[in-house]
Amino acid sequence: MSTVKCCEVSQLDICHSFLQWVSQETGKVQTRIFDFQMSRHRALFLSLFILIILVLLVNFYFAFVMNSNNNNKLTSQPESPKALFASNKIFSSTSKTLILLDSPARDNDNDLRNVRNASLEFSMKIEKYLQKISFKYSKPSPLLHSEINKLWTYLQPSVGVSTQLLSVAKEWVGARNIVPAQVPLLGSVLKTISVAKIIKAQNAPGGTQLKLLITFEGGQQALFKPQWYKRDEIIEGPVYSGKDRHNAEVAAFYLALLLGLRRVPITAARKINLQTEIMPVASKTLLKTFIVDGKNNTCFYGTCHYCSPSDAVCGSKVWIEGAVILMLPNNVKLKHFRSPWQRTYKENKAAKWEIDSNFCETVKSNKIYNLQNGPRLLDLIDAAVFDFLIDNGDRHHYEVPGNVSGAAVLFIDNGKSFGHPFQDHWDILAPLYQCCVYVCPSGHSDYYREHDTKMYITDIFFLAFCLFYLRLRKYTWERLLLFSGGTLGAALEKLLSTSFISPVLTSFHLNALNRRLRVIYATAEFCFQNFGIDAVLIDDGYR
Ligand SMILES: Nc1ncnc2c1ncn2[C@@H]1O[C@H](COP(=O)(O)OP(=O)(O)OP(=O)(O)O)[C@@H](O)[C@H]1O
Ligand SMILES: [Mn+2]
Repeated sequence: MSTVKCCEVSQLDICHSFLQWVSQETGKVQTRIFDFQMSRHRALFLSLFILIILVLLVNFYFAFVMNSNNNNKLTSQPESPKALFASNKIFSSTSKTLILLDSPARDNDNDLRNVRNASLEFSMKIEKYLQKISFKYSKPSPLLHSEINKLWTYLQPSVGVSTQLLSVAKEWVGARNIVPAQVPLLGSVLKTISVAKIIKAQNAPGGTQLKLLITFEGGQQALFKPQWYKRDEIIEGPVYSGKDRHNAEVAAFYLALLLGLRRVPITAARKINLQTEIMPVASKTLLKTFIVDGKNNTCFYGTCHYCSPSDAVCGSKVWIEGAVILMLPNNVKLKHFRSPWQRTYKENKAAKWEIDSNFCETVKSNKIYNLQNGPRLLDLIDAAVFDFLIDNGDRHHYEVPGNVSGAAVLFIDNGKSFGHPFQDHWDILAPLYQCCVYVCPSGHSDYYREHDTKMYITDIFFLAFCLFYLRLRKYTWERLLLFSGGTLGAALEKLLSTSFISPVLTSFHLNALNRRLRVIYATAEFCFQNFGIDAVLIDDGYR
């Protein structure tokens, strides 16, 4: 108003141009302020937009990687333990491959915690992959023949029998292998074990089963596990049923050679004359347990947890077949560990690993199983693969050479293997499938994996963290691939033909190996397709 007044009073033109100038300047200032505000907002919007695009891109990328195979979407709804169990019953009876559960179905809800859900859940997922791998993995490897021929040559005695060879074999034992990869003297060592003079026989200390500790001329010691069963006898009941199978100990040694897991003590088959080779050199306590049965067969029952006069093992007249397992040298002090995947050995009580799918997390929280601290967890996964093939569900403890870094889990005691050629216990593979899954501390990332396909932004961060977990040793995997196309049984048969108690396994057991290997392939596929092969396979520098 004052400006208008000014204009009315005098110098209208000046006043007018002054007014014009003022309004122009004000406009300019306003425009500048407006421009400045606009550019700030624009920048803000732009950065927000870029951020969202970035997040979406990363999100899509992970969702794509994690979910690359839409056909393999996992169960969309969580199922109650009861439902899972019921479906398994149908599934077991319709499937060619049996999944055995130690625990029977129960109506009482209070007992549901004892149903082996964790193993069951995985088994059902793996079954889907099993159906799809019929063509994949069906081609025999071109490398197979040369590998079998090489091992077969090693198994031929190349020099004469001598107990000095047993001292040579002692030198083979290292932190990670009991037998080296190149081992031309192996056949001669095995031959020596099968014929060397026994100078002492006693009850073997340790363990619960009947076995003898024998000493050869020259001082080398070995365990003798006698034959209890005929080759074609089928052991019914839970996976750990029955007595030790001597042929299983022999077969496990040869299979370990094939798989490059040379961690089984050197084992040869031997027929022993109880009256001339054992009784004259037996300790007093052992000798007391020798008897002759009604058919004039020489028998003995020894002293051990399960030993009793009513349960003696008998030869055919004086001859008894058995597995001779060379003792590791005295300087190898074994360290004894309880297996995290130990069974309860009670049908109505499940172990934690049988009910908790996240069990591997619990295992990894123990520092000896941390991948950064050494090969132990991957060794247990190797053991699971090996045990699944031989159907050994009895690895309640394991041993490693002490005082050496990076020492391997040894596969000592394979006596409870090869019990039932028509059953597969998928839960023996638990260390493999429980430790390769995407299980993260947040829990809800796991929920994504279990229940559907949606991916949450927060998952990206957890995923990045979780990717450091999963694993199967690359070397083991490559070795398993050598036997694609159903060739494992025949390969083992060829090596076992060199044994002194051939045939060591019936064709049913040999065929079971091919079937079980397919389950391992399917389990690995389950891991690969969920996380990508590079995330699952690991070269930790050990083999
Ligand atoms: N080749 C070997 N070299 C050194 N020690 C061995 C060898 N074989 C077995 N042992 C030792 O003897 C123990 C008993 O052997 P093994 O496990 O074969 O017997 P077992 O009666 O079947 O045992 P368990 O009842 O615990 O299953 C092993 O835990 C190990 O400490
Ligand atoms: Mn045992």
